[in-house]
Amino acid sequence: QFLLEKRRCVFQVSPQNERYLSAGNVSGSVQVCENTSCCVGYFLVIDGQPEVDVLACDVAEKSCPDATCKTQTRFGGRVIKCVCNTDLCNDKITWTPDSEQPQLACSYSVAAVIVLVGALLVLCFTIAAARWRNLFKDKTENLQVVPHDYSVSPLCSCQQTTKTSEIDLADIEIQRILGQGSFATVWQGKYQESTVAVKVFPAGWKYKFTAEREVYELPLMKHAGILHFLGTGREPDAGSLFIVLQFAEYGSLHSFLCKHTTTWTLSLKLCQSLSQGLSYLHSDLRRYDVHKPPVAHRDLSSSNVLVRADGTCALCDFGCSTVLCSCSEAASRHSHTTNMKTHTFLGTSTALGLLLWEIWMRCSDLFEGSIAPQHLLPYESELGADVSLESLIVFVSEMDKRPSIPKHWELLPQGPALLQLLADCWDCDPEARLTAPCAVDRLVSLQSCFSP
Ligand SMILES: Nc1ncnc2c1ncn2[C@@H]1O[C@H](COP(=O)(O)OP(=O)(O)OP(=O)(O)O)[C@@H](O)[C@H]1O
Repeated sequence: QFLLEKRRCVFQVSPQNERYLSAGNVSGSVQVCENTSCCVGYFLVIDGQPEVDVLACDVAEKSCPDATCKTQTRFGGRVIKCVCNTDLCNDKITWTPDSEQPQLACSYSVAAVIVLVGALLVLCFTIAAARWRNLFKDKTENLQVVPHDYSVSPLCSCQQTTKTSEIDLADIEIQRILGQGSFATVWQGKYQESTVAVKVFPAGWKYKFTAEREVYELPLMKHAGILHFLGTGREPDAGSLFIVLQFAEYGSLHSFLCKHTTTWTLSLKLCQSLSQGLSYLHSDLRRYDVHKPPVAHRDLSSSNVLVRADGTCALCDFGCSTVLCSCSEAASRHSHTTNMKTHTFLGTSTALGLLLWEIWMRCSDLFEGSIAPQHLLPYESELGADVSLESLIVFVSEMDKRPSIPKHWELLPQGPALLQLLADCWDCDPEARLTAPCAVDRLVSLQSCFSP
């Protein structure tokens, strides 16, 4: 009798969080869980205080050993999550702003604390040493996310690269700083009569330089949606390494959208060129004996997309990308295509959806009668501006969050198709999400149906 009783959880979700509705029958503020005995609570920390965001039966968590709702912080302390396994346990949390760093209990002896700290230091040192060895050996960090039949570039004997000649720094006239990323400084310069961008990596970030160069040097990488690569070189004195790239007049998509609103036509141009670039990056191409393997960007955000003077987007910043290269027989490679897609491109459709949303939120034609709102990153108001793409994807898929869409879009002629496209990009079922080539097709039909 006891085993057949279903878990009851406190229920409170915003109307957008449909995913939690399907976890069980709701009656008032109580949900009777269908397939889980775990309750979950998500709280946003606002002005230092937790405010309920989601209380429901847990659709993701399979194990919840605690009877009371034990808190863990996420997203740099901006979100609190708790899971528990007793009826109506999920709205009671004990949390203080510093509870994520529990103090050692007073009953520990000083000696025990010293031994513990010492052991932790040795462990950290060993991990750090191993990590540095790996980083400088061959950046194998990406291997974890790649399905077993696919390997990251250096280990993949079948991978070809297009050898480009070294560029001498003396041939470039360096002009001004364009941007400062986490690993490199990007300068504007003149090279062979053209304006170029020169991305300079300090000697210590060689592995980042190598990772990015390897993607640009893959065969058949010339495509309008991918930033044009001109070559690489080394600064003789400082030992810095640099990559010479096409110059994008408007800089990053993020800074473009902060400064400019767009028309419907321009927004479509941005969206189409972006999804075409992504679709090409993901493609597995063979032309005669030349092979371009699929590449997963893995750091797709409006800071890593550039805008050219003609209003088209180009993908850049491939330092975190994974080159998926099968070294086995073609037949076996084929059988792993779905596996590869779901593992490595899982977040990409969501990231693409978020980018399309960012672009359309700055389209004046979608806000007729009023002005387009200031540019905001998706969830910037909830998570801050410096949130990582990984956290964003967890926020979307685990917490079932979606950026808010202006109500009046439903009434616009292009509204239903546009809303469907966004919903399909960030579908809560990863398998159902739109691939980049399908997004390209949808955008083409949006253009043919709804152009002035
Ligand atoms: N080809 C270019 N044309 C114009 N501006 C550019 C170009 N490349 C980079 N920038 C500017 O420099 C900034 C940093 O570049 P990039 O993202 O490649 O560096 P990073 O160190 O890899 O950054 P991240 O912190 O994203 O890893 C971009 O956001 C953009 O503003």
